Amino acid sequence: MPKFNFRERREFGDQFVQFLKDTGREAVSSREALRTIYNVEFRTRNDTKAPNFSSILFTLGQSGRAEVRGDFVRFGKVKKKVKFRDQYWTPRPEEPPTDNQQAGTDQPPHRGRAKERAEFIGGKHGVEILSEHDRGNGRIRFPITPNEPTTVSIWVQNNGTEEVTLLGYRALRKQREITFHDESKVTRQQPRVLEPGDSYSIEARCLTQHYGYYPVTVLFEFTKEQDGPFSIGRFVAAVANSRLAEELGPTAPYRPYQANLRKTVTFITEDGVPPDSSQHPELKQLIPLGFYNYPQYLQDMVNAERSRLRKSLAAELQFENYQEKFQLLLHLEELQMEVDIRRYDMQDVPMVKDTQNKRLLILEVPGVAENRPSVLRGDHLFVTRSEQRTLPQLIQYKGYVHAVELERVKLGFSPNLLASFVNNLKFDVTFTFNRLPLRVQHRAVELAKERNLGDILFPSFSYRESLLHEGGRLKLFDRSLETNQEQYDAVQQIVTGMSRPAPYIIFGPPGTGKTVTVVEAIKQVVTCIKDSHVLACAPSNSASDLLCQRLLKHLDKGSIYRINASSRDYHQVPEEIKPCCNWDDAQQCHVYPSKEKLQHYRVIITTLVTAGRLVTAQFPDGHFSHVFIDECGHAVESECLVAIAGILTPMDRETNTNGGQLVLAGDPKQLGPILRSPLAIEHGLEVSLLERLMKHNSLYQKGAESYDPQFVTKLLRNYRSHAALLEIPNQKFYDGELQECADRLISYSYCTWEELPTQGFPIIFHGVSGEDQREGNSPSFFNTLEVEALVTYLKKLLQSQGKRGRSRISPKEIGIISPYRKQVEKIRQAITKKDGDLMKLPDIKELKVGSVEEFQGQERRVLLISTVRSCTEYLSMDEDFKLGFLKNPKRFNVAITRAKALLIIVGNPTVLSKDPHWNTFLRYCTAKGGYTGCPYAEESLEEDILLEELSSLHLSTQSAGNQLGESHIQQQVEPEWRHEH
Ligand SMILES: Nc1ncnc2c1ncn2[C@@H]1O[C@H](COP(=O)(O)OP(=O)(O)OP(=O)(O)O)[C@@H](O)[C@H]1O
Repeated sequence: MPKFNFRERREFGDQFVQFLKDTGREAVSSREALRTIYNVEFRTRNDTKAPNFSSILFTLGQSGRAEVRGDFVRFGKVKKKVKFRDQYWTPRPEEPPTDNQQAGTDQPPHRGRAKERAEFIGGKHGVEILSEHDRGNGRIRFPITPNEPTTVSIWVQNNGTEEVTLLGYRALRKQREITFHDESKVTRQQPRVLEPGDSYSIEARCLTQHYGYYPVTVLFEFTKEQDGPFSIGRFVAAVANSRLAEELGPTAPYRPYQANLRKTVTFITEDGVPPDSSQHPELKQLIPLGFYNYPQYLQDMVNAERSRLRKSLAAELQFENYQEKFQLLLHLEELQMEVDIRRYDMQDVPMVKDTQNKRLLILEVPGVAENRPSVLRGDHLFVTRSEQRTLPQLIQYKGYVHAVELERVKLGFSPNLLASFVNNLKFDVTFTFNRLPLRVQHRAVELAKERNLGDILFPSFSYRESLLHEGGRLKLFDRSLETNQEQYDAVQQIVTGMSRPAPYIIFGPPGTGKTVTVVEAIKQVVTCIKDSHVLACAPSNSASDLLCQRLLKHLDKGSIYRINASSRDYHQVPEEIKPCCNWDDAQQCHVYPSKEKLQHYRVIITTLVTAGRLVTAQFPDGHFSHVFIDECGHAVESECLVAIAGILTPMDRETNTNGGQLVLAGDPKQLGPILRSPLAIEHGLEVSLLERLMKHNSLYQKGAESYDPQFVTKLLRNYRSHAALLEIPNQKFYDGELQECADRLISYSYCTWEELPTQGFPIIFHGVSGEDQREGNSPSFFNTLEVEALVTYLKKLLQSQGKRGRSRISPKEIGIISPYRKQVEKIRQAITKKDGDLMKLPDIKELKVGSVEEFQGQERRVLLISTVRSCTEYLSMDEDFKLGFLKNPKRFNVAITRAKALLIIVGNPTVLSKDPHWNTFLRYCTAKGGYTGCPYAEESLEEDILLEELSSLHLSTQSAGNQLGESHIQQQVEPEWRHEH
């Protein structure tokens, strides 16, 4: 039987539809009738082999050429339905269903695994394993209390008609807390015969000092006269939960959201009313901004032709394929964004009229305050009436966001909807994302080619021409930089412009003064280079504001202009920079002054995406002589390019002698860009411009001794943390070159804290044998026992104030990082709503709890990390994907480098030790006496034995997130929506 690929099946499908038309039967809509026509007439009409009916129907459905609902099939003029495929989900699209499977119903991806498990736990030859604590699916789970011995019985019962022999039972992994006992001490040498109807009791005894979750997989082994040996497995777990952990437990059983992803979306839309846009902007739009929609075939390729797609992505990035490659990667990213945004959709939510403005409706959106989903003024969403959900045709009302207030948004809908609206009418809500950031990136890569930016993006030389007289020494505004030779040299190099047309790079570990150096260099450029005009950018508003704040210290207010996107909430702009922002009090909105006015400013500061507005305005060639990008490692290359292509003209000895200087600052070892598409990540979109240059361009490589100071400066003095906190990141990421230069009054302030396992070593690694759980339809994990441990430390920190000469620590000096959104939510709940002592503290809300991403660039005197993932049953099978994004070295680096004086990690040492970075850190803490909590000893031999055991049972030991139906949310990140323009 020949195998047909997607395209061939689609062609056969098209031919069949044509065949129906030609024979006057295009109106036939019964699947069975169509199957008969296909098999009896179409398939046999010539000698050509054709695919089976179900597979062509499936393929036509996938390609949007047919709609299949139960027995009903519609070809041709079906209203277009779009099916977005999660790029993390691989349903073996090249294998369509066989004739007896239902076309269009995708098979769950982990059938094989479920079968394996059923085999492992299933009763055999009439033998069953029973317990009063049976939780189904092979699980036996019972509660315990620390320091109180507990015994539960497990019964081996022979319900068969013949005798069987119990040869023994054993735990597949050693567990200190649970031991098993039986009266006859059954072993292979001393087996126990079970007659039909017999049952035999085995006791599980548990004693522990700590709260925790103690799982053990037990194998019961038997033999039977004619059938030979067989075994039955059980997953036994003892759970000691605190009251807080119980209270924070799952509120609803976990229902994976994966199935919903395949929901179809209709596009019959009634437009709404957008907010007033900022009057008539003076800044003319001269370079058009296209839409850059992805071509439809790309979606088909993601769905069904991944290998072909991978081939076209495999080419190495060069200037020649720059535009083509980036545009494809950006399209893939957008396709995954379309999938991911669906998880925020809401059903049956009421809206009410805005009492202040009757033309607006108010919708509560929990999570909007933290950009999940991201909703900004000017964005839109769609709503449909909940009661009409089952109708074949639905009207979607497009609602424009007029305002975002905490957890609610005010929306402008069509007058039609308002006319029939009554308060609390219920709607289903579909969110969308703003395409502007994608569009400006598409245009930027196009312009890169048009403007011939090869010498900036793929630099290979420098003209070595200086803009300053030789020998002159700069007079720095920030004198502290004079004590740091690298910082001083970097400023000097940038001002002389000797790297041009190649960019200049400042990189270095956290807290080494990169931003300070960038700011000083900008001030010097403005002071020393006549007619210079600087564009200073960063990926986020907060980092751009920081540049502005620091520049204002020495530069004249009138020479600096901070341009905010019109969607930015003015209340979030720091007071001190408001005087140089583009806010117009009279119009009550951000404005874009004319190009002529903007040309007067020496420094313009924007986010990278908003720099696209300047590109649209088309400034004269060479107007901007310098572009500085801070936190460059955190942006996608095409995002950085928005602030370069159409802004900066490469240096030219005749036409652009004083300009063309690009300066990039960042740390390639800290978090890279936030991305969603695994295909785009796999093919390079995650590599920032800074990282690409440093990894692949010879000008930026380390020589025998050091980097070439003409192109790159590495900053090495850390002004943030205690030396003990820097030790591992220094070893792992910074070649041991990082030097401790922090103010010891702060960095040593917790060295004598009474809770430290070892005085003088300000790190606590607190082992918790917890359980990771999920609830409702959220794919995110949480671990309530880790919350319990965190709360205990927080109380000690916030209540043991002023002892041993330490000054009182306030909640805002403490941060808690957890990689999982659900855990962040549970920790917040515990602190602000559940724990009586903590919630009483007046300023407890200032204690920041967030993801690693939210802490990038931030620091706290005390930092706690909850790693969440813990052991479950098949440990060895799961561990690869279980660690998920904790395994990402950049995330590890950012997480452990935020603390100034004290770092507390709460996590499962067995799980963490599986990752080389965490393992090194764990060993380091253990060696220095910083480990406490649940007993932990490294396993190695035992692990190998376990793997052998499992393979002898024919249970696959390969981990495969996708096979297990895990979504990327666990494997990668739970990325926030980039919401700043
Ligand atoms: N030469 C110096 N002398 C004293 N303090 C300094 C010096 N350089 C920087 N600092 C201080 O170190 C702190 C960190 O500086 P900065 O924010 O510029 O670091 P960074 O490298 O950009 O950090 P991150 O990677 O976390 O963004 C600031 O408080 C800054 O004032």
